[in-house]
Amino acid sequence: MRERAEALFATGDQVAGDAYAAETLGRTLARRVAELADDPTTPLFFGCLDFGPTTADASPEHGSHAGAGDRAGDAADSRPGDAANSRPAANGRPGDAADNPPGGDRLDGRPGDGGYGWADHAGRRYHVGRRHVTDERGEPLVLDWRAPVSRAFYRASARDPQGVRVRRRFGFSNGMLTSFEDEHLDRGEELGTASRILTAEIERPRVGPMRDIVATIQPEQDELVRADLADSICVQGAPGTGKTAVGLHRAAYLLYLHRERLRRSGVLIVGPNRAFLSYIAAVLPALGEVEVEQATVEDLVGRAPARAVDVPAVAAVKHDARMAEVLRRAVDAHIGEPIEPIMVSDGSFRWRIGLEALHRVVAETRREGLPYGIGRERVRARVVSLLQRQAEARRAESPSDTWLRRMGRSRPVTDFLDAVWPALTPEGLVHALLADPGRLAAAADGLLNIDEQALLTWAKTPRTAKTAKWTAADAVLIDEAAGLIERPAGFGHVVVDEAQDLSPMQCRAIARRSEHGSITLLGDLAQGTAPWAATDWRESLVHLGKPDATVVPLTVGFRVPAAVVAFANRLLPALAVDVPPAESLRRDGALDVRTVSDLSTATMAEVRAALAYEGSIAVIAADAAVDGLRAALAAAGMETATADDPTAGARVTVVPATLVKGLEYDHVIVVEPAAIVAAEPRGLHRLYVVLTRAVSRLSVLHSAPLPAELR
Ligand SMILES: Nc1ncnc2c1ncn2[C@@H]1O[C@H](COP(=O)(O)OP(=O)(O)OP(=O)(O)O)[C@@H](O)[C@H]1O
Repeated sequence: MRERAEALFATGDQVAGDAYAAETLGRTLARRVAELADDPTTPLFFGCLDFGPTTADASPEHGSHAGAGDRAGDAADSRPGDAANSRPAANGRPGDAADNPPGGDRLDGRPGDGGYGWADHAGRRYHVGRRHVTDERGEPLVLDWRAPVSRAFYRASARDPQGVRVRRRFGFSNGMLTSFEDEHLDRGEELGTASRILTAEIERPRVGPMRDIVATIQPEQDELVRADLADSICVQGAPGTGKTAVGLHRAAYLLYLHRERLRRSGVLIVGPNRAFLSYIAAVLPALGEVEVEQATVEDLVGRAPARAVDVPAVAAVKHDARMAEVLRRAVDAHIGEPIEPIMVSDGSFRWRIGLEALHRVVAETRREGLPYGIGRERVRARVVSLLQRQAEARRAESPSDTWLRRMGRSRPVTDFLDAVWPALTPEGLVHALLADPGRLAAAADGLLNIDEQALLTWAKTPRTAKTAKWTAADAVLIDEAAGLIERPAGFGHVVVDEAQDLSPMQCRAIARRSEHGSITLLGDLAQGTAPWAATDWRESLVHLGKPDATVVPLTVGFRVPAAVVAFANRLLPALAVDVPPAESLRRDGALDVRTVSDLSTATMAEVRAALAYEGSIAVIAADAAVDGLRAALAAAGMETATADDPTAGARVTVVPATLVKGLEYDHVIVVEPAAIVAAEPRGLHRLYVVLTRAVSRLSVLHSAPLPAELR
């Protein structure tokens, strides 16, 4: 396949008719060559499925489907002879055959083989890998893990073998197959989480950025990954239960199944900060998906860069859901009543539109509830059409387009618009609101009390919106205003990670971008550290515009060893959230909690000891202590990295507690928990995040007493 693609790429310009076609073809072929490039770290396949001789033998309860020949809804199923798979399109995928599959995947997983079509696979053997591989005749050798038939690799069980006789998993290391494990599902064999290949993958020492988990996705994760594009879901999962992994694999899955649609509308991943985004950045490209936008909420709403900081009380009001209504009223207040008729001349005639007609135009447009800026143009269009009607009546012919345009831009019409529906910019609106207590009072009447209004108004008013020093919270307000004035472009699917920290107003910013698409919301209420952190997913989902999304728990932990989970869980009762407890799959791992007299010296010794093991090492401390620890490590000759560059060579990273959310390290050294707790109002939640970053070993060093909850 690679040779063929390279040969096509080399000769592509000779077959294309014109320069544009040659360029498009060249780009497609170049992408194809890049997609097929060898990845020396992964083998071509990681699994194999042997379907039983007849479905009836392998799975009696589904036998009735065997001869039914009902293949409706299986358009994207990969099977021999299936045009979608055996003669792949240039991109090697089954095109968009599965958009609107009649028997599509559903979260609730229907019984029987409806949509799976495993009856047709009887007696066949398939390898499963990261991408489709076909032989020179176009027959499939390896199926993409996302193809419908590959689902059996993740979901078949002894109880429900889905036609599979034997499932084989391959272990691999640096691209070499190192082991395999067979489950004879037809004989009732099933390893589940006892799989040694799964255990080895979970216990593998971590280095560098996050990796994909395609080879070992678990059934409950797969169900979320393969949820329908139309389904919005919210995943509540304890630390390390694979929420981030599920979100990223779902994005890859949806892009595979709905390639064309999502290429047009786009897929967005929202993460908490730069360090997190660079940690996950390589996962989707490794799965062949390079066209996914990854951003923080600040990036999304960042049309005005933050150049100032709000005090917490002010930020709290600005992030409150009531601000949406305040802004809506503030926009609405700009719409006025016509007070005089429009008189306009076209050089030959004078035209007049009376007050009553103008009132009707404004009232009708108001009723339509359009974004304000679009409403303004609608009013203009209606005024012009009234003029057009008069002109037609007088001249018995339609005026030209030029005439219509000229009238629409004429002084009297523009003056009228500026009076009753003045042009507004989002920045201008927020500036006017924060600068003018009277205007704010009118918009906030009955919503914000006097003290809250006082918090919002500027002490020293910037003269114009352009000179204002906006804060991060102002940017969210400006984004809300932009949503009231313009129609924002949206995405086909949005994955939101660490969603528990989103404020209602930030949720609304994401809702505007996913109004016509679906979302995957990932988070853990126990890890909420923002002042406005969610305590109930239902509320977040309402602000996100998806009140009916299913909330699904993930409760199996793949990262944190059981002993460390038990230690961190001592904090849970103090965190005031109702979350299902998780169970760690990891029985190994070490926890060491020690009182030390000198934190810096002890940290140094601990890092040295950790360097004797394989894997990444993180020193996590209260933000204020980070520079000192970095300097001490440097003075001792130890090279350290920062969290936003996981590809850096150094094995030791010093991470401020506020930046470590979502990240993981093999060996974690937590320095002075009491200082981490004391540094912020939701310090205990922060400490819970910090204590759950360790994959293999956690050392806790303290000179001050531990927080009471941990003792
Ligand atoms: N099915 C799996 N097979 C192998 N490894 C897995 C699996 N699921 C998750 N993991 C691994 O477990 C670790 C934790 O996963 P992930 O970061 O997605 O969890 P999370 O729920 O987002 O955690 P947090 O709440 O801390 O952000 C990662 O190293 C991930 O690769």
